[in-house]
Amino acid sequence: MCTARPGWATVSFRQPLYKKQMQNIKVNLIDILDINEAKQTIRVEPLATMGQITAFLNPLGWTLPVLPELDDLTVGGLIMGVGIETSSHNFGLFQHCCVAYEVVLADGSVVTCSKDENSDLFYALPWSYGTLGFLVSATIQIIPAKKYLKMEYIPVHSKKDMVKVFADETNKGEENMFVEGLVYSENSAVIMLGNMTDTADPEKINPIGYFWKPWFFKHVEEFLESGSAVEYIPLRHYYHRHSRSIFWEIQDIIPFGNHPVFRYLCGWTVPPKISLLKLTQGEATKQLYEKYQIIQDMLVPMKDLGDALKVFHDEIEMYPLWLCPFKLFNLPGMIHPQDASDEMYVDIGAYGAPKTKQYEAKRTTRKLEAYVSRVNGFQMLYADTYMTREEFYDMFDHTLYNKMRDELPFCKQAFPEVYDKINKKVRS
Ligand SMILES: Cc1cc2nc3c(=O)[nH]c(=O)nc-3n(C[C@H](O)[C@H](O)[C@H](O)COP(=O)(O)OP(=O)(O)OC[C@H]3O[C@@H](n4cnc5c(N)ncnc54)[C@H](O)[C@@H]3O)c2cc1C
Ligand SMILES: NC(=O)C1=CN([C@@H]2O[C@H](COP(=O)(O)OP(=O)(O)OC[C@H]3O[C@@H](n4cnc5c(N)ncnc54)[C@H](OP(=O)(O)O)[C@@H]3O)[C@@H](O)[C@H]2O)C=CC1
Ligand SMILES: CC(C)=CCC[C@@H](C)[C@H]1CC[C@@]2(C)C3=C(CC[C@]12C)[C@@]1(C)CC[C@H](O)C(C)(C)[C@@H]1CC3
Repeated sequence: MCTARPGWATVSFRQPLYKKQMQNIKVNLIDILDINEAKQTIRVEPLATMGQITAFLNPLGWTLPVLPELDDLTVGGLIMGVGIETSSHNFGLFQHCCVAYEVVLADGSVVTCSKDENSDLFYALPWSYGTLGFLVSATIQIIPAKKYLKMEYIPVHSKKDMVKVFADETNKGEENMFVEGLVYSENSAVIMLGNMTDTADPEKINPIGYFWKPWFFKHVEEFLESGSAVEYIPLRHYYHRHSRSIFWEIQDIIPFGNHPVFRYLCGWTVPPKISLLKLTQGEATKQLYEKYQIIQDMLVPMKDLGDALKVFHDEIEMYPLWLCPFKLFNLPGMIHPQDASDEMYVDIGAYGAPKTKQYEAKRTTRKLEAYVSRVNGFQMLYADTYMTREEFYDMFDHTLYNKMRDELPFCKQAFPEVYDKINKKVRS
């Protein structure tokens, strides 16, 4: 069994072919159920999207601690897969902000789990890609929101500074609520530090989300020339800062999209919905993307960041790269740190056309995967993975997951293994 959500609707790179072979179960649950301000939690159904949740929560003065930035990402997808945002160095991944899940198991029973109740299931669900049961609701922690984000842009012009400033600012913990890096070349990057505030210098308010505003990654690039600066960004504009330019993928889809004439006249017509692009793209576009584009997020320990950037440069030489720190808590489940304590990691996101001559999708991705696995890192699985089953078991700890599959009634008969939903052969 799998959910009946059509492949084109998902914010993943490929269409899942397995949906044609498996029994499709409709889980059309789209609503925000309730908010408990005393307990600081919100209960939502799995198809509630990030855009829908910020629109609901922010006006009430609340927000999610980790709010992945593309509007169409769903709660179900982010829990059963993974969700990350620039506040993850304090709060962990999306799953770490969840307090309880309500799941329908293969035998039809409904189970609630949390860290104190059915805790094995609670820790086994993230990264299980819908192979333990169907999520029907999630209770998520909420935190107070403020009107603006005070954003400090720090340009750096050497690899050493890039790694040092990024790691140092991340390690300051709650002093920086949000930390993000955009790497523009081997030796240049802009590190961004954000903190929420209710008061702002009116001259420095920049509502970056309006359709006539430059794409966010282009705006940030300007600070490399103009030097450090501070801006106040309305909170919701910050959260969805990469939505309008789909990170930087839009420049390959609408190359003139950042031209002021286009922005002022037609800016309101973009971005195209990712689901519309997926639904309408033909076989030729699909193959071109496979051959000429890399779309990968690799999660590596912070201590290996300098080394990892070199590997990315040698293999793909593609910029901008997205840097997003996150704390990996020492908890049971598919991913955990190597030692018995929490560890700081960083997500390196590469989206675009590689510049190296030797780039070849499968060979290069396999090299990156092998490197990431060697340093006890992880690959995000919405993207193409070329790992073999054994390599996949090496990267992700299946101990708790296998235990749950043995224990839960009819689980093994009803659901495939994670690998059988994410490997390249079952996605087109
Ligand atoms: C991603 C996404 C998010 C949405 N978020 C919201 C939201 O926050 N609030 C909201 O009111 N609507 C939401 N909708 C649903 C959309 O607004 C409904 O299609 C609309 O409410 C239908 O109104 P209608 O008068 O055409 O009624 P009909 O389509 O005739 O629907 C009748 C009833 O069924 C419910 N319904 C419609 N579609 C679905 C569905 N797919 N699953 C479960 N129940 C459904 C409606 O809410 C209504 O009560 C969302 C839809 C999607 C795809
Ligand atoms: N900043 C970030 O964190 C970003 C994250 N992403 C990635 O995008 C993906 C999320 O995209 P989205 O479109 O929301 O989700 P998807 O529809 O792609 O779902 C992802 C997985 O979760 C499973 N799943 C979803 N809902 C349920 C449910 N109710 N019960 C059981 N299993 C469920 C799906 O199972 P099935 O196949 O059966 O439908 C699928 O295997 C994640 O993998 C995430 O890592 C992408 C961009 C940014
Ligand atoms: C952890 C983080 C921040 C991940 C961000 C990943 C995004 C950059 C990815 C997620 C979905 C994604 C793979 C997608 C595409 C670009 C990169 C996206 C947006 C596009 C739009 C590229 C063009 C393609 O023809 C097609 C439409 C299939 C995909 C759809 C998904």
